[in-house]
Amino acid sequence: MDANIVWHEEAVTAAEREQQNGHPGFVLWFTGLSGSGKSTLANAVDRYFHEHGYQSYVLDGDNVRHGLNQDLGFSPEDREENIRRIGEVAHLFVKAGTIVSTAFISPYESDRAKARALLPEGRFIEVFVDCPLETCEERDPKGLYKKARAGEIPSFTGINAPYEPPRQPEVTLKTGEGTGEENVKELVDKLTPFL
Ligand SMILES: Nc1ncnc2c1ncn2[C@@H]1O[C@H](COP(=O)(O)OS(=O)(=O)O)[C@@H](OP(=O)(O)O)[C@H]1O
Ligand SMILES: Nc1ncnc2c1ncn2[C@@H]1O[C@H](COP(=O)(O)OP(=O)(O)O)[C@@H](O)[C@H]1O
Repeated sequence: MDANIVWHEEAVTAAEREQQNGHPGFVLWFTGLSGSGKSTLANAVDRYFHEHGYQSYVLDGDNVRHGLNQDLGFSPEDREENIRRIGEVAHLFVKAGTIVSTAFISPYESDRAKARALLPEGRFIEVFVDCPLETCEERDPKGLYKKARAGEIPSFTGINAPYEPPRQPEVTLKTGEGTGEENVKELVDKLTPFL
């Protein structure tokens, strides 16, 4: 960073915003394979928050890659930069007093740890969307696994690019069985201490 860039103190503090909103801001960091259910669950829990009067928003991998991160691909370096930017944006949302759900594969433990490190203790809740690769591949909602198996996508997570599962996520949702509704209820129950 340029040495001539000087931080300007914000007039309205995060604590004041949270007091006005009546709840804390925090990140729900969904991570998991493509097709595991990140977007479905992040949007469902966001719907729950919205209907119960919380300030909330979803940052979704596919959508953010249409705009802010449209310059990035799927090399390890680009994924790292993707997650670095999302970590920063999620941090801004938390400072604005919002509950932000991020739905990115975020395959590397080190990148998730850096995103976590930006937030105060307890404000980064890692949600492992735990679904067997075979089930994700059976679902294949966008036909991407089929393309990857056919050799048309060079570095597809789970097929020919790595996914490092979280070692100590705050929440693990098993999405290979049951319904998304059950997972959302389980998640909301686990979030009660944070709300
Ligand atoms: N090579 C490769 N590997 C994985 N995924 C791919 C790839 N190419 C395109 N897609 C589509 O991009 C979505 C993943 O983007 P993310 O930003 O979440 O990925 S990452 O966190 O940077 O790894 C992912 O969306 P989800 O299925 O919602 O996870 C895919 O639709
Ligand atoms: N328990 C579950 N949780 C979430 N999604 C599920 C579940 N069971 C089946 N699905 C289906 O799996 C697919 C997951 O897709 P999506 O949410 O886009 O995953 P991701 O964002 O991880 O790529 C959806 O078609 C969804 O309806």
